[in-house]
Amino acid sequence: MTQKEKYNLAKSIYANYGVDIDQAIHTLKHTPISIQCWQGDDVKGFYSKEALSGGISVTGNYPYKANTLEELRKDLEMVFSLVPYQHRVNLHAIYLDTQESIGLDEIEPRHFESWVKWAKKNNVKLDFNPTLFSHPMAKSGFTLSSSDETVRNFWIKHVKQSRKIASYFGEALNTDTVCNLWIPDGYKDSPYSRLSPRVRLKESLDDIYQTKLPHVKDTLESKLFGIGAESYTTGSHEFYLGYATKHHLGICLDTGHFHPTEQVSDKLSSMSLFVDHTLLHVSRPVRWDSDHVVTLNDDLIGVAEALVRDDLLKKTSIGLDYFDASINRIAAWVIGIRNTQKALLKALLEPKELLKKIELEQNYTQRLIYTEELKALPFGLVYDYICETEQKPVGIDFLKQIEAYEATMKGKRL
Ligand SMILES: C[C@H](O)[C@H](O)[C@@H](O)C(=O)CO
Ligand SMILES: [Mn+2]
Repeated sequence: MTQKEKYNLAKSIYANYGVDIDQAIHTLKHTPISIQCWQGDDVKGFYSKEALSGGISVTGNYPYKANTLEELRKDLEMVFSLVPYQHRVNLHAIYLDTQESIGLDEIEPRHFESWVKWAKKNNVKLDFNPTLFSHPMAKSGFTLSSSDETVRNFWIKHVKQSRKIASYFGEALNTDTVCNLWIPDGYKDSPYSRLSPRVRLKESLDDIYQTKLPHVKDTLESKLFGIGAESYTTGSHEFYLGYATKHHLGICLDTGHFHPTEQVSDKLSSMSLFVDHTLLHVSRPVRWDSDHVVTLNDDLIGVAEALVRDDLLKKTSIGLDYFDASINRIAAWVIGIRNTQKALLKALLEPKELLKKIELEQNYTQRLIYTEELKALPFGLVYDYICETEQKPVGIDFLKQIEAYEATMKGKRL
């Protein structure tokens, strides 16, 4: 059977449920995923030789990570060739391109010009993140909520400069660039005052966000705990949710940043009523915020369902956030992107209007029968067909291409 014949079969099965496959494909095509550049080099960046810090950790020692900007860009281009549709690339400040010896508080748009040139050439948009970790000024475990004014001011300046870079990206690439702020601040042991660092963080944010910048969507990312900051995190979910709501900023929900039994999928609808914009950091926590490669599990499917069923895609940016150094890094990227697309497609292929009607009529027997039956419908055949029509490898064929690419690195990369 050809891919087209398999697709036609799937189309007739979905038609029985009144699903418009073409509409689903159209929506998927226009739902870009922001690809985390830091998966390519274990969050090392090109700013300094500092070890990764800030309570995050990369495990694994698979060879061939990207050691230069050129290698990282080449790897990303390889990723683009293996996934359907146009996506975005998410940069951290430490991925700047300069020979100058500058402080992180002195970064400017010109240090990222080559990224814009590259993005134009590859027809991708860029997102941005200030980097408040892996730096001597973050050694105390505190940045924007530090009790040391010099430290606070240094990081305030860094985030302000970062927002200017995001604005430059947005204007140059004709998009709204998401500028996401995550800070590692927290205590290993229980603090005496839980309020004081939060007051300082609030004051830092008041300074940073006093001016709105064009082409920028600012988001704030909370966290439950980090390694070495197990007892207290200044930037908790409640803190940022309150701040973002009051100041019309966006929120970033990292799927690894909550209690293991908390469902991020259930937060999206509530937040959509009060928060202007949501960024998702799609990750896979295994017992802790371990940042494993995203698989097509119930959590991911739940997030996609929450976005599609309640029309939240337009208010949401989808980014990936994991860093796995135990397998081929390009495969790690591709697996996560394809799984995120599959979860979205699966949700887009549901008979939405019918299910809404059934629910309004309070026919919960029908609702359960339909939602269970839908789980076994052939969304994978539709995804394969998309890959074929977009001239991307179908099914596991991308493995051969990754292996061939990896073979070219032998003897050239560590
Ligand atoms: C490198 C990322 O910005 C970082 O992972 C952050 O988003 C995070 O999730 C920290 O746990
Ligand atoms: Mn994150």
